[in-house]
Amino acid sequence: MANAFFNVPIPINEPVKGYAPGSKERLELQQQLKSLRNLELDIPMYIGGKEVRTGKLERISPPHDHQRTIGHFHAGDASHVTLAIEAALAARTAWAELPWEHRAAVFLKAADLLAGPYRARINAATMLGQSKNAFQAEIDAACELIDFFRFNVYYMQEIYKQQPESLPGMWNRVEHRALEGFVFALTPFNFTSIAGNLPSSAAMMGNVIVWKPANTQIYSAQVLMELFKEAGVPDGVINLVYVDGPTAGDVIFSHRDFAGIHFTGSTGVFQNIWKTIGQNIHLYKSYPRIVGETGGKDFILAHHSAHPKAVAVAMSRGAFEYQGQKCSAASRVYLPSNTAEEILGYVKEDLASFKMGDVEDFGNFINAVISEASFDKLAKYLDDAKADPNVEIIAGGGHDKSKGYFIEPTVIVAKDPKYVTMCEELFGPVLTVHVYDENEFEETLALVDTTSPYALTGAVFAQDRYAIDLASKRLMNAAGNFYINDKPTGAVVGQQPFGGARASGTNDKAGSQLNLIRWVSPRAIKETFVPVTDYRYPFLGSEPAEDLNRDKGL
Ligand SMILES: NC(=O)c1ccc[n+]([C@@H]2O[C@H](COP(=O)([O-])OP(=O)(O)OC[C@H]3O[C@@H](n4cnc5c(N)ncnc54)[C@H](O)[C@@H]3O)[C@@H](O)[C@H]2O)c1
Ligand SMILES: N[C@@H](CCC=O)C(=O)O
Repeated sequence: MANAFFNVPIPINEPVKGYAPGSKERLELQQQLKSLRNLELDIPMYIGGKEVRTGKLERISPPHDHQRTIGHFHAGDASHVTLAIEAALAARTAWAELPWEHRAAVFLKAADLLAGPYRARINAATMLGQSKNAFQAEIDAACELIDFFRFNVYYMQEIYKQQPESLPGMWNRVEHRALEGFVFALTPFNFTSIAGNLPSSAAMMGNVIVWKPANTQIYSAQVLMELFKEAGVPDGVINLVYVDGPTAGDVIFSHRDFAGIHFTGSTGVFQNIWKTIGQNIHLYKSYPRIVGETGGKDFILAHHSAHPKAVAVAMSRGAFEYQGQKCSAASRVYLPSNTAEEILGYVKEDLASFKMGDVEDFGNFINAVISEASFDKLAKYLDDAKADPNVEIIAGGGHDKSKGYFIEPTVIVAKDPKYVTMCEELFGPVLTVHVYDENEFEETLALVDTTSPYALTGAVFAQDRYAIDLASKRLMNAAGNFYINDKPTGAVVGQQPFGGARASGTNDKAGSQLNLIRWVSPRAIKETFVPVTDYRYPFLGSEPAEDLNRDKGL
C-alpha cells in the first residue's frame, strides 16, 4: 500500500446556465420534459441498495396540473423504517473505515455527474414535481447541490487537517469518527439541493443514513438516489423510505442507535421532534446530534435614504421567486413614508408583468404552490385580508385551483405592523408591507426585531452609512443571514453560509465546516514515546524536571 497526504480540488461555484432561447441547455431540458411527458414513473424505496416495492401506490402529479399523473411511489410503513435502520447499521463499519479520500471521490463524482449527464434530468424532475421554473430549478437542483458536494468535500479535508499541539516526547492527534449509530435525514419539499445535502453531508463524514423526504419531493428524490448509486455510494449507506413523518419518528426516535437528525422543515415539526428526543434521551447509546433549519418571517427594511428602485426589485424577486416558497423569502416589508408610494408603484409594475402558469412554458415567472393544503391555507389568508377594512390588497389577491394550485402574487398593505400576515410564516407568494414615519427608523428597528419569533434572513436598504451601522447593531440577532442593499434570498454555498437562529433553527450553516463538524465525534489521542518510570514529583527528589513538562496538565 502506498501513502500520501491528498489535497482535494479547490471548489469553485458551479456557473448558472441561462436557458436562453435556442441555447443547448434549453434544448436538452425541453427534451427531458418531453420524454417525461408520457411516462408514469414507478418509484420504489431504496433500502440496502435494493428497490423495495410495496404495491401501496400513491399518485404524483405536478402542482401546476394536478389532474395529470407523472408517477406513483410505493408507500412504506414502520417495517420499512426498521429495515432501513438495519441496512444502515450493516453498512456502517465498512463505510466508516473506508479511507476518507474514497468518500471524497464518491461525492466529487456525484458533483460531476450532476453538472453533466444528470443536470437536465434533475432540473426537469424538480420543475415537474415541485413546480419550479427552469431558472429556479437550475440554481437549486443543479448548481446548489453541485456546490454542496464540492465545498463539503473541501471542508471535510479542512476539518481533518486541524491538529493539536504536541510537546517534546509526545504526539497528540485528533481523529474524527463517524457517529456511533445512524443519522436520520428528514427533508423538505422546497429545495432539491437541501434534500440531497442533508443525507450526503452526514454520509460524507462516514455516517450511514435513513432518509425520508417530503412526499411532494419524491419525484426528484428518486433521481438523487440514482445519482448517489452511480457515484458509488455503497448499498445501505443512504436508505430512502417513503413513510409518513410520525410513523418514521416512532421507530427512529426510540431506537438505541439513533445518533442524530439532520432536519430542514417547519418549526412546529422540529420542536415536536426535539421534545420526543428529549423524552427518549435515556434510550440512546450517545446524545444525538440535533441539527434543524426551520421557518422564517424574513424582512426587508428600507431607510429613507434607500434607493427606491433597488428596494422594489428586492421585493419583487425576494418575495415572489418560487412563489415565495423559500424559507428566506421576504414576507414583511417596512417602507419609509417619503418613498413608499414610489417603491410600491415599481412593485405593482413588476407584478403586472409577471406571467403565471405551467413550468413547461419558459415565459412563466410564477408557477403553482406545492399542494392543495398549501393553496387552501394561502387562499384563506387572502380572503380574510380582502374582508378586513384595516388592510388593503394593492396587487394580486386572486386564487384558482381548477387546473393547478395557483395563487396570484399578492401585496397587502397593513396599517397595523402586527397584522397577522406581518407575523406568521405563510410560505407562499404573499408580501405584507407596513409604511412607517420616515423619522422613526430607530423605533422601526425595534419593531422588526420583535415582531416574529424567527431569525432567518433579513435585508436593510440604505445609502446612509450610519443607518446601515445602526441597523446592523440593532438587528444583530434578528437574522442568521443579514443582507445590506440586497434581497434576502439566494445564499450561495461557500459565499453566504446559510441558517438562522431563534425559532429558525440551530444555525449550523448548511454547506460549511460548522455543519459538517456536527456529524463527527472527535477522538483525541496522546502517544508518549518514552513513558515516565517513577511516580515521584521532582521536589520528592527523584524525577528529572523535563519529564514532568510533558504532563503539565496532569
Ligand atoms: N431554514 C432553512 O434552511 C429552511 C430551508 C427550507 C425550508 N425551510 C422550512 O421548511 C418549511 C417548508 O417545508 P415543508 O413543508 O416540507 O416542511 P415540513 O415541516 O412540513 O416537512 C419537513 C419534513 O418533515 C416531515 N414531517 C412532517 N410532519 C412530520 C411529523 N409530525 N413528524 C416527523 N416528520 C414530519 C415531512 O414529511 C418532511 O419530510 C418552511 O417552514 C420553511 O421555512 C427552512
Ligand atoms: N438557501 C436559500 C433558501 C433555502 C430555504 O428554503 C436562499 O438563500 O434563498
